[in-house]
Amino acid sequence: MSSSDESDVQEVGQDTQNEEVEDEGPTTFKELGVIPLLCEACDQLKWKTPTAIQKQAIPLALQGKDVIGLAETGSGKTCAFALPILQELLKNPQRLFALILTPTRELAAQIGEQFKALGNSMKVECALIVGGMDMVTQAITLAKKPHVIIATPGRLVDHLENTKGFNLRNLKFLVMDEADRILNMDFEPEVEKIIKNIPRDRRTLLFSATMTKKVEKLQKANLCNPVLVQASHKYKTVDNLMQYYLFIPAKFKDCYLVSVLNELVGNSVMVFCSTCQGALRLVLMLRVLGLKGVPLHGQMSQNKRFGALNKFKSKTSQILVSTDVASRGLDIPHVDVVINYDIPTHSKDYIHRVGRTARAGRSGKAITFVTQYDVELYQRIEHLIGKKLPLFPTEEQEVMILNERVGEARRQALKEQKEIEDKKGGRKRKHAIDDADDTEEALGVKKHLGKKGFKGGKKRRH
Ligand SMILES: Nc1ncnc2c1ncn2[C@@H]1O[C@H](COP(=O)(O)OP(=O)(O)OP(=O)(O)O)[C@@H](O)[C@H]1O
Repeated sequence: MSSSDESDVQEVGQDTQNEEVEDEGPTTFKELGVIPLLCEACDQLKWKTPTAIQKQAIPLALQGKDVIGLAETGSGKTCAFALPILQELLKNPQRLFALILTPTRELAAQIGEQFKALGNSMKVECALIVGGMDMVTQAITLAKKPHVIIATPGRLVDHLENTKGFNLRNLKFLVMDEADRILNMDFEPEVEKIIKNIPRDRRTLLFSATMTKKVEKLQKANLCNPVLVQASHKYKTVDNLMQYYLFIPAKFKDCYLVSVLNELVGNSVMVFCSTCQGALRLVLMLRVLGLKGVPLHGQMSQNKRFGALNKFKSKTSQILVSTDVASRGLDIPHVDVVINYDIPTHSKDYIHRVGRTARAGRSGKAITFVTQYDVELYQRIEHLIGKKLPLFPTEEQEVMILNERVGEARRQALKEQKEIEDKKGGRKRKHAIDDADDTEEALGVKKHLGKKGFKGGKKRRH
């Protein structure tokens, strides 16, 4: 979706009100109208002051308004919708009270954790209804009628259509987190079905760091006199994020990646690729070179996806190589650096990807590889974020010294990738990729590590 194909979000519906936000001094959650029980929960999470988006959105949601919340990555949007929902739930206890739609399974799990943390003392029951997990187990969970459902759209529709006795006819709250993504064409049929299956008389909250400006798309969410709150200038990346680009010939991308990662040893790094195969190839190549990473992409089984993410979260692995499945919403505070190995095709994805670092006031760094083929896409990104980025400093001669070694590792990785796929033979290629994801043993990588371990380079702290 290019920025040019959209009208302005502030034009949404004649009745949309626009709350321009000034972040005015310290306010407490209590001053926002949050009840003591939930203020205590915030206190336990060490949240002393509400963030700008929380200051704006929480009172409006508590007044019963539909809200469109637009605020930069890592600014606490989850709490901005979770607190009003929990407070209303406490006031009017009811099963199947709220539905949170998110585009990815990992994000759903993370939101579930935040609901549990905030609603711990009120014993809120949450259910995670996401693809890649057992339908029957989920049906049993739904039969117990949880208070809050956090779902990916496809799997929820599956249950609405096939799980006997399950319906959302009394739902009170609908949230679309990463709303522009949910309202995107990819989820169109699912969202249509969901909207048809929930009451018109409900409250709707849309949140994202980037919002669709298309009136028709927003109308799909069926909002009622929504108030738009913007806690920062549109599409602003956070101030404490240092952003760079690196202009390099496409054929030396791997070489530069290895060089940059060597400099970053000791940091937690997310590397973004455009394809599942690409992500796997990079992980295999990096492992040959002694740089241990885990992949995360849509062709892995859900258990392996969660497994890879947990390894990265627990710092067992310091490099996560992923597709855009990890670009939105994931809150991993210790991410120091984001590398766009492949430039994002949709410029808004840039904002979400680099937003995986420099969260909640921390600092971070983002480096975007730009090849001779990516110049136009890169210019669109600069236009969207409204600034020109500096060049990431590298020593070309030093990088090129790695070329031969990296080329050998790349060949080895491609061979292993092919071997894995061939070995699986009759099985679908998709599963072959899945099986290969994060099991070092299966890859025969350890032997390469032993023989040709390749680490070192200067340490650059961030
Ligand atoms: N009031 C607060 N004070 C301090 N930290 C907070 C506060 N509210 C939320 N946080 C923390 O900020 C981090 C980011 O929050 P969250 O994941 O909700 O961001 P987000 O705005 O949804 O980001 P994204 O656009 O990337 O999805 C989390 O670790 C959360 O615990």
